[in-house]
Amino acid sequence: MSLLTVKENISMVNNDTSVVSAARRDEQIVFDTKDLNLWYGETHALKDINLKINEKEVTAIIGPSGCGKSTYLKTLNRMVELVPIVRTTGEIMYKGRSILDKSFKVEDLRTHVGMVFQKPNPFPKSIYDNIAYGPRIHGIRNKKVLDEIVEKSLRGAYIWDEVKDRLKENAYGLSGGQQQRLCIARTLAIEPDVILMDEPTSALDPKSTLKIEDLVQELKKDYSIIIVTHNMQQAARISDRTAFFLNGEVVEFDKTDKIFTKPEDNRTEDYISGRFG
Ligand SMILES: Nc1ncnc2c1ncn2[C@@H]1O[C@H](COP(=O)(O)OP(=O)(O)OP(=O)(O)O)[C@@H](O)[C@H]1O
Repeated sequence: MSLLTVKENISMVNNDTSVVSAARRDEQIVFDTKDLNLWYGETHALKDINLKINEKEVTAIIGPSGCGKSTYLKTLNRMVELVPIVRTTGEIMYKGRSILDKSFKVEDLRTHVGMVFQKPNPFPKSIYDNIAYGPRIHGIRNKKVLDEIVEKSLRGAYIWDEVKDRLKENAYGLSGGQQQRLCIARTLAIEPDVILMDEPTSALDPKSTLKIEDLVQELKKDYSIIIVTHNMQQAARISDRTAFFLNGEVVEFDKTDKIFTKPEDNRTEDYISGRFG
């Protein structure tokens, strides 16, 4: 059912509370993954994935090495297509639109879905130009508008005060933790709905890690965040829901409190208590 149809239904059948509440539930889902399978050549990396990701929540994806976490994340902005041997079946709906359908232009998708990687990867440019890069590609040339976007994005990523007097300096001169917040600011500059984060703190020291974790908590007020992490304390600290992946399957997906206190599946319990992985 498309979002428009959902909204129409709300106004048409607002005397039927069950339909209204079902429609409201649908509106809160940003990604709806249905029976997703993915192969790299012969390797069956994702198996029958069914996940509904809520808007404006932090969703953590945990699981042992090689279980398909990054692959799943990279299907959500279609980065996985860069691997020529990839084949997928099933469906991923982004707010009611099928993203695997080639009529959904990948450039369009990536204006809605930004990504932050494991290692900070600023461009070899000034701090200012790193942030202005995306907006310029989208045709924004007005200096005043760009200045505003740069400041807003850097403030949004809690790094403005540290860099406001050195915007023309090369981004490589920043510390690792600052570079990662700069990369988050660069993502914010394109005003996405969703931010994908692939182990964003694994290359950072504990202090920078905490800053990013605090930032994620702030960002979820405005964005839907999906974060792959090996750090279970981190998943427990910052996420609302957690999906536990194992051998390409989702073993369990639930509220984070539940996953970490009363998991349904023994394999989840074994993993979070450190018995494997
Ligand atoms: N480009 C690729 N070509 C072929 N196989 C791949 C490719 N990328 C990943 N795979 C395989 O797909 C499976 C899932 O890998 P993926 O990187 O998604 O796991 P992961 O859970 O993110 O692992 P890690 O925690 O180590 O990063 C693995 O068997 C991996 O070897």
